[in-house]
Amino acid sequence: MSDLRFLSLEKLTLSYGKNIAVPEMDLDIAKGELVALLGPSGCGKTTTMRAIAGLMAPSSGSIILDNVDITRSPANKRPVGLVFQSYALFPHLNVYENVAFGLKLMGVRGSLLDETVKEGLKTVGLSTFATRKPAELSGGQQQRVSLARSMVMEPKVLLLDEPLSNLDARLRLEMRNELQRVQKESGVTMIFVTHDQVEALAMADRIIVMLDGHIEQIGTPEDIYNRPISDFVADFVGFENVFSLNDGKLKTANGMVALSGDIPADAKGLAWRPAMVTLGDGPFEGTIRGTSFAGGTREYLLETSLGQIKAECDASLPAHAFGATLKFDLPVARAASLSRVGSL
Ligand SMILES: Nc1ncnc2c1ncn2[C@@H]1O[C@H](COP(=O)(O)OP(=O)(O)OP(=O)(O)O)[C@@H](O)[C@H]1O
Repeated sequence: MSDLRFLSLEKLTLSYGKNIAVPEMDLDIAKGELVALLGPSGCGKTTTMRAIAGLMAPSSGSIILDNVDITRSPANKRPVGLVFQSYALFPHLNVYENVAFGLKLMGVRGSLLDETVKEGLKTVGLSTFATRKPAELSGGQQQRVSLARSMVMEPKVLLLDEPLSNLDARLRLEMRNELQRVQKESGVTMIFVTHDQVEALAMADRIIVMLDGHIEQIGTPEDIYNRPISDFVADFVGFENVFSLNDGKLKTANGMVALSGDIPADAKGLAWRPAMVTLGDGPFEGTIRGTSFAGGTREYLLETSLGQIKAECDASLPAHAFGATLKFDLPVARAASLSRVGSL
């Protein structure tokens, strides 16, 4: 075993009756990694987590954790923790008792129990909240209790299913940092599910992008953000102008269009973020059909012979009027080169 294959899914197939939700997934997760499972609704994120947690039996394949085959181990015998989006705290128990609950079930008693619970509360910054009931806590604090409750069990892997989705925007940012801090300080291997690319990019060491039950791309946030390999990933992470290539030409709504610049030989498509489109100059022309101001930038929706193009420029530049015509370019040198297209 190497620490790079601390958790391995080997040809894991997960089905609901006759419907295969995840076919033959292979995945290796390293010890101490913070990994995001990212993808749209229905792509199989929760199903994968449930299988790792032991809440559903795979139809075939194996799950290996720290050199032990846990494929058929019952959920309560797996060294795997689970934090849900609904915090699932016991309302009648206070914070201390909620965190102590699982430890007590394991037979931990006395000063060891007390020290472990206090340490868990300290880890998530809730030492002074021990005697409060869940109803007397904010959503973020309840999520921290839920995290502490899992962490004190010292799981080898901690799974978090949409951990931040019930929190408002400000708390979500706070909890992002908090989760990252707890993960880095404890070194526990964590996998969290999200459909929010910003959250995945901000928190994860590595992102697994899923689509229709399979892994579309695995990479660091930088890889995924800057070097999406497919039209689906490009679109998902904000490349709003995505095109297939045919014979080195862009396939557009109005036929094939040649671009100047060297297109990589193996590229099957090209994609540009709005900010990568050159505005005010270039061989193409578009009519402004929408503008939106986003603080530092202003985005234009252009109707063009290539179809709709989204372009962005510095908001400090004078605004162009709705209906005005603008020249633009799609510079090949700035585009992300896609090695797979067809999923959009
Ligand atoms: N209990 C179930 N019975 C039958 N099919 C299911 C069941 N749960 C999920 N599925 C199907 O399995 C596939 C994967 O679902 P899953 O819940 O894993 O997706 P997800 O990526 O977690 O989505 P979401 O972000 O909406 O939670 C979907 O096609 C879904 O319809």
